[in-house]
Amino acid sequence: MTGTLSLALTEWTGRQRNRLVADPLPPPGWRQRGRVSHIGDGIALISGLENASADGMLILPGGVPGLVLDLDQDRLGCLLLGDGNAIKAGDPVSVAGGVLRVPVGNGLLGRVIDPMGRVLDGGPDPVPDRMDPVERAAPAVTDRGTVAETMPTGTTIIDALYPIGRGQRELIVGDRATGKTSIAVDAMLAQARTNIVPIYCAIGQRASAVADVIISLKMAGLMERAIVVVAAPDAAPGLQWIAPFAAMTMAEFFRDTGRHALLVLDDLSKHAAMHRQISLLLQRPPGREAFPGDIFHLHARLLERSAKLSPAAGGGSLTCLPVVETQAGNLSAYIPTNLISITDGQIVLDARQFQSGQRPAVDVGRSVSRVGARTQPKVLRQLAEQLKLEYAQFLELEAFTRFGGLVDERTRQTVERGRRLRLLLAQRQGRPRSLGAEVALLLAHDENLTDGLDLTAVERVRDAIAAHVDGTDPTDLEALRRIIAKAKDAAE
Ligand SMILES: Nc1ncnc2c1ncn2[C@@H]1O[C@H](COP(=O)(O)OP(=O)(O)OP(=O)(O)O)[C@@H](O)[C@H]1O
Repeated sequence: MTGTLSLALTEWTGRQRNRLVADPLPPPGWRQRGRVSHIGDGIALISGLENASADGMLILPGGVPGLVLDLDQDRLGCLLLGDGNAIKAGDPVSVAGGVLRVPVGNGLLGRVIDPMGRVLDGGPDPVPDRMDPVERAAPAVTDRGTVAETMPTGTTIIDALYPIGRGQRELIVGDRATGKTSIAVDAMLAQARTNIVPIYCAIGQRASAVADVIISLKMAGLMERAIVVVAAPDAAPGLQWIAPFAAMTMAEFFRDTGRHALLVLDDLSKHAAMHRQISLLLQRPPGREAFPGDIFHLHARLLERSAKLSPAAGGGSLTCLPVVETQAGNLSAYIPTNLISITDGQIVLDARQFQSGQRPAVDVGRSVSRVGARTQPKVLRQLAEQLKLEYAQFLELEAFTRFGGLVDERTRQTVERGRRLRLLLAQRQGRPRSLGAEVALLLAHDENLTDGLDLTAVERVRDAIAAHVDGTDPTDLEALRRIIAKAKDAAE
């Protein structure tokens, strides 16, 4: 382990300090060294160690760090945070003391690292500002401020219907390959226009998928002020387990220094599965869907750390977009329901819409943003006010008219207008829109400016508007109308 990456094992958390103060000193003769009694699957069971504490650090042969997860009377359960292949039963183990810490600071910007802060991009070791504990308490209620500033995602349907504020936790949920990562990555790319630091945490994701995210960040010129934390599927289970906590600690540095961070956790289903695997290996009793009972608490205490701080506490913010995968659209499975109840809203992606080519495939009926509405820019709010209802009515009517038969003129017009709206809201991945472009598209819909165009021409107008608006003042509706008219002339 290099200097910058080594664990800072000398300090104690408040919890351990309290324990130390509350407990009598260990009697003389307590054994400082134990032995590995069982090892495998990233877990070690240790016997004979008497002075270890929960969440404390151990050192195993070869300098492999271990995190104590279980304290039993006659054994400890420890998670390996490195390669344990060379370790065997009977090997000695010692208490390192302190808790697990990871590097944080500006030196991490622009880097691809593992959850312990070890470089994965071939560059020199990052120079951190300090080492912070992976497990930290969420900000106290008195230190929290109101979520009052917008955090644009660049995805029009989200910014219009489910606006997200700085400090909010918004879940992205959907079946496999329904565009979850694309929405989260676009939200990071949209920060090219803000001062928010994007942090992407990949948990058990394919290397090619992570490479795509890094390329997108580089192409948007954002990589030098972003951090990518990767726990690969073949990394030690312990690294995948600590990944979201480590990334949260790295993001908190920006929140606590009065700045703003956006953390994407991709994804917590894989993290939950890893927690289940580790818990079963540690012989903890399984509960619903074989997950241990503490999974809710684990994710709640993680996501509670995402917050907007009060001006007195520096005014920084940490917005979090956790991603979770569903099976067959089942939102009531254990992990998705848990996360839905922990977060401040969810963007639900619909597999059927995605397959029919409607992208992003946001399910308008089941998505919600509970705290972001008040942060929505006024100009967008005015145009989006009736949009959700109108879109939902259109989807219902469209399904009805699909069966054929006669429809009255008013229904026909509603369906026609809805089809245009759907096209205006459609968006290719990797092209987050500016606020001006989003306002222009909603304005075009609101004032029926695409009437008379066939649907393919509407798509051309949409792309021309999005391309030409950048930089235009979003509140200058006259200027936006002129751009729309030009785009329309070109499309005809
Ligand atoms: N708006 C979009 N326009 C066009 N293609 C898209 C869009 N969003 C996603 N895709 C494509 O759909 C595929 C799946 O997208 P993505 O990886 O974001 O989904 P996911 O739900 O995160 O997948 P997984 O469950 O595998 O993590 C990718 O090939 C991506 O390029």
